Amino acid sequence: YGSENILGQGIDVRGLPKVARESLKLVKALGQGAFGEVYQGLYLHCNSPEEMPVAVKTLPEMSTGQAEADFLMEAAIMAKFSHPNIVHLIGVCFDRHPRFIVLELLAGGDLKNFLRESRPRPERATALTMQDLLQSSLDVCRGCRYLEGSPVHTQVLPVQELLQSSLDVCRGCRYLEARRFIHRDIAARNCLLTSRGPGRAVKIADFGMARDIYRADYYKKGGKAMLPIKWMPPEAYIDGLFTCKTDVWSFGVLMWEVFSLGVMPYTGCSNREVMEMVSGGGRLEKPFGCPQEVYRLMCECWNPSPAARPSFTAMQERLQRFMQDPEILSAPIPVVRSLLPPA
Ligand SMILES: CN1CCN(c2ccc(C(=O)Nc3n[nH]c4c3C=[N+](C(=O)[C@H](O)c3ccccc3)C4)cc2)CC1
Repeated sequence: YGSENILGQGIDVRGLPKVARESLKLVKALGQGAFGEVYQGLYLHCNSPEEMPVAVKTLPEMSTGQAEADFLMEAAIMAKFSHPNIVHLIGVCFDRHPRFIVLELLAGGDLKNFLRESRPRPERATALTMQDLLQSSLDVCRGCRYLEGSPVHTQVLPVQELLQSSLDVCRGCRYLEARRFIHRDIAARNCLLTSRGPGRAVKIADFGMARDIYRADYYKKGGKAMLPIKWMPPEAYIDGLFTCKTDVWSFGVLMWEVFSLGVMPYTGCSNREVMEMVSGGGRLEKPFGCPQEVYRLMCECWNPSPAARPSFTAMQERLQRFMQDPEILSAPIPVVRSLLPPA
């Protein structure tokens, strides 16, 4: 495919913006990424006097070829997107080890932990309002709408991967015919906040699942055990059918996470129990204090028929209307014993 690449994985690195290693300074660890450390850093951009705060994902030097190709593919996927609710890729440093992916810094941390840590405490009523919860949902909805509208990349899957098995070829073709980018792992844990304050914005910041499918090697990583079953619709875990309506179902679960302030969906249930209950028609209950209209929207995302689920465009309009509705905005965020901060 004529693309220079690393490790013969056929991933085209030419299109990726480069960052000069000497213009990067790693300041402190932000958390353990799927590959290696994620650091907060400073990037001295060539044509600007001040240093830009960035996040730097690192690939450990002793990584396998697979991990290296995964790392590269995730950067290649993020490089394709440009949207205020999707984490921005600044560039890559692949000239030598350790390899870096430089991303915009989102200083508020992930959405799930933010919700859990913002729960009302006896001494402090929650800092969050219904508007905050609606705005967070709307931010992710806008990011998903952009992805739904993005044609799947023209990049051809490396031949050897596609020929890996007829199943992969079928999946690869169906994926490409879908002509739309499917994220496959929309969940609060994969979203990051620009800050924790009132002006915060939420961005989709992890593309690991889409990357694994795109490289047709997710089953090597433990297959079903690795799948986010609690965020998946029945047609996905029963028939392996993924469309943009898969992300709509997951977005409904993300809204449930938001309005329950970070509770684990189907608390205490195993993946097997969730699959049986949900394919039998069971659904998550309305979070305590969640307005009826908001819960109705979540339930529409969980329609057993994918085509009957709302589009992200339609959901964006409804969420925007909810944000104009005094009845909904004035609903209090309840202090619930089970929602009190984790011990
Ligand atoms: C009270 N404090 C508040 C501040 N807090 C943090 C905790 C973590 C972060 C953090 O990782 N920020 C990131 N900015 N950009 C990227 C990040 C991660 N990225 C990645 O690509 C990571 O792989 C990723 C992606 C999605 C979700 C999590 C991690 C790209 C920032 C603040 C800790 C608790």
